[in-house]
Amino acid sequence: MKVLPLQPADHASPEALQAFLAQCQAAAQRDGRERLVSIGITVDALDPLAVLEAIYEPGHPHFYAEHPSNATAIAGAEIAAHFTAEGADRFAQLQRWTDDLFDRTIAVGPVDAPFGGPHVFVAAAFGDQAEAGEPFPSLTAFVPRWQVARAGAVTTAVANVPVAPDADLAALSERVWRAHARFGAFSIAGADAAAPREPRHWTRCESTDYRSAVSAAVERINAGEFQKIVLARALDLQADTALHPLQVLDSLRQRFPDCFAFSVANGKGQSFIGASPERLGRVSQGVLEADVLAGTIRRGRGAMDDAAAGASLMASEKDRHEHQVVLDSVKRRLETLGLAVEHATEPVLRKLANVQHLHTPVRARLPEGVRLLDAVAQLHPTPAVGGSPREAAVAAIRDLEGFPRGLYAGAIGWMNAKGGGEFLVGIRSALVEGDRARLYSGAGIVAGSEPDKEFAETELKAQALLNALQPPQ
Ligand SMILES: C=C(O[C@H]1C=CC=C(C(=O)O)[C@@H]1O)C(=O)O
Repeated sequence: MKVLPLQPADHASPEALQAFLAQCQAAAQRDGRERLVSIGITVDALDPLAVLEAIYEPGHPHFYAEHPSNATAIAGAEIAAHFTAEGADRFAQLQRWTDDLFDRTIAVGPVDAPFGGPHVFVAAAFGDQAEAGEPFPSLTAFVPRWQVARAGAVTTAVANVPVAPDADLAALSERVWRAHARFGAFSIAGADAAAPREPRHWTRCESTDYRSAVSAAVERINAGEFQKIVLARALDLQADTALHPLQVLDSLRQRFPDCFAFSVANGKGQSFIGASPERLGRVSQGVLEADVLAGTIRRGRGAMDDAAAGASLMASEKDRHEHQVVLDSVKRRLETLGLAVEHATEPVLRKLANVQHLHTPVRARLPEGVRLLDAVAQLHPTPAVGGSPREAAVAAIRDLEGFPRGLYAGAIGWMNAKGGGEFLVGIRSALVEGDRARLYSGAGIVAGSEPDKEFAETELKAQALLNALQPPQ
């Protein structure tokens, strides 16, 4: 990426902007390759989710990811550059596309501020081939036309615009000018805060029998086909009023401040949203961090009961085994890339509003030439959502579960031009469209797993989403 030492705010006139775009167009004309021009500014503090909700259009693709406890949030919508891929090498294809794109990107503004420059947003489904009729391809990536992000006290707004050798510069500069004017002084009206919010009613339908699937999986584990498999349920809800995916997301982020709240919209009315506790991988300044999260128990009724539940999870041989399978696989896969993985010897308890998990954070410095997407391609799907051995378990999931996973348990994240980025695992999630939602909820199955207990665990996980689908009272 070429970064020009211009501060858009210092040359703030439509004429100056058009003159700058003309320079970018001259570069595009010299080699016949379109440029992506990324113009960032620092703006007054904004809540990116409020901005996204204020300008939400079901017909516009968007991406949103927030970690409330870390005070980071990034939103982007509409498309400046777009890519889709299928197949086992989809992350490698994405790497090539991203390299080429950033190679012909010209950026100005606070690119070194957190979330300052252009970002590529990625939604990779659980599987590498989408089934017919699925709302998202196996991998979608895009650079948005506009992006608003917050990191601590700093809010940035970025307008991205493709400049072709024959682009109409007046129209482009007008569009960027309007976007900056809008985000530079964004005003959010009070919406319908006073409107009565009746509880929603819905019909609930589940077309498969989870307990039977668990029993069948345990038999296959006992027969030696695989050691661990993660099986999910899909709960279909039809509400009596339309659901607003970003309002549901607002409830989720408030209830789960320590999780990644996310929304990916395909621009055709379907949004995949959730609050995931699991980071697949984050790279900042050449260091990779990932979460090993597996093994679950309920929260207690009162501090004593909660501590007792946590202690029994820590002591549960079945859950420790389930956790160890994930840790071993994550280490093995990262070691094939030459990473020296560091982690504590014992997991810790990670307490969320509805459940507690066994958690082992891992970190490693990336060797020269190894990048975030290499790690993502190795790690996804970890046995926290797939199974072990990976191939045998993943091959059995579709058949045992009885529905396509789509983005559930997929890899969702963002990347910048400096090699940094972050991917979360798309669990604790739902596909929302109009007045319908499909909720996904899974659990790891190992030898000795009991169908009723696994069912109860998926109920607990799904309940958080069910609560968030109700309007705030
Ligand atoms: C697959 C899910 O959770 C995974 C992540 C953490 C703990 C899990 C467990 O204990 O089974 C699952 O492996 C899900 O929530 O749908």
